[in-house]
Amino acid sequence: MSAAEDTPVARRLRSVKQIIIVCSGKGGVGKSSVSTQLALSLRASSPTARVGILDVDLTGPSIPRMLGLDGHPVHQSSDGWVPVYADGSEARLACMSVGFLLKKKEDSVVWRGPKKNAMIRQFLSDVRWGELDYLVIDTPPGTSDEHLSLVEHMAPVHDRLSAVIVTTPQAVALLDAMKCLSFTRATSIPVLGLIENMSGYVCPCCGEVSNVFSTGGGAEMARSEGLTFLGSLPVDTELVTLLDAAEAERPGEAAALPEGGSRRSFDLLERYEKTPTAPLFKSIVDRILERLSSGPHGQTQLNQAA
Ligand SMILES: Nc1ncnc2c1ncn2[C@@H]1O[C@H](COP(=O)(O)OP(=O)(O)OP(=O)(O)O)[C@@H](O)[C@H]1O
Ligand code: SF4
Repeated sequence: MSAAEDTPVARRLRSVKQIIIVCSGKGGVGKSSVSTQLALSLRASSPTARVGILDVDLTGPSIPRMLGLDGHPVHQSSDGWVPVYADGSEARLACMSVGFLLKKKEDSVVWRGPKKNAMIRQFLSDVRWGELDYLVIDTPPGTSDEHLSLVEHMAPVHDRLSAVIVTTPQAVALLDAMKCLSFTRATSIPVLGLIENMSGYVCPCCGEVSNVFSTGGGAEMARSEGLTFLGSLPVDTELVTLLDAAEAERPGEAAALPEGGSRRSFDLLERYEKTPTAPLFKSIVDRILERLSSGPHGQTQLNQAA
């Protein structure tokens, strides 16, 4: 590593094998849900997989809620911030978000670019992730200050960086996804593929799929842009119930947990694996692992989490 590459971020992320940025051109398309599902599915891909999820959606952090970690305190150790573990003592699903630093979850972050940039640098250089097979990064919608800061600070680890683009089938979302694609091209971040979310609605009674919006736009965009189409995810009411049902920690319970551990333990992963979307997401993750192993950067050993 040259002196220029030996930055605090490079040193901190030295033991992280793969960094996957999840982005979308448009807000509300389900990017945070997809980031959460990606982290859970990667964690489920092998009993020994170690996964981190970093939420840099500074103005709308939703990962703590989706992982049932709302209101969890972040501990500062002599070696940096300790991430919050969504799987308790297993400590193989680590999370960090600005949401943990807000006094109340309703509080919002109203910061200018330089302060956001400093926060992102601190997230990348100060969190004690330890060894990770995958670090998933949830970003704000569009291509904002946060994206530019991420790319700038992660320049020394660029060879381990890739992106997943999330869209919905509507034309306006696809148009915005194209802007996101332009950003990844301008910054030379390899795109692992595109996911079309909220693609049809599966009736919980009879399983009939209704295409509320048009469908297939994501696959068509992937084809015309030479991207891998990773798959479609329907509107899944069970998933919403799971991810939107933030459960407050019971008083006194945190004290019985290991440092950074959460009450939900592996209950979350087990419940996630029972949702209708989980098997579909497993196929998406299989494609992602295949892409990583054949390598946008020529990596070979990256899906060997087991
Ligand atoms: N496949 C899905 N089925 C059902 N609901 C979904 C699905 N994907 C996302 N949602 C729901 O849609 C809402 C918005 O999702 P999410 O917060 O993930 O979007 P986002 O793109 O990250 O939003 P933002 O632009 O605010 O960052 C959430 O309530 C989430 O539970
Ligand atoms: S798809 Fe069939 S079962 Fe489902 S809500 Fe519609 S009519 Fe009822």
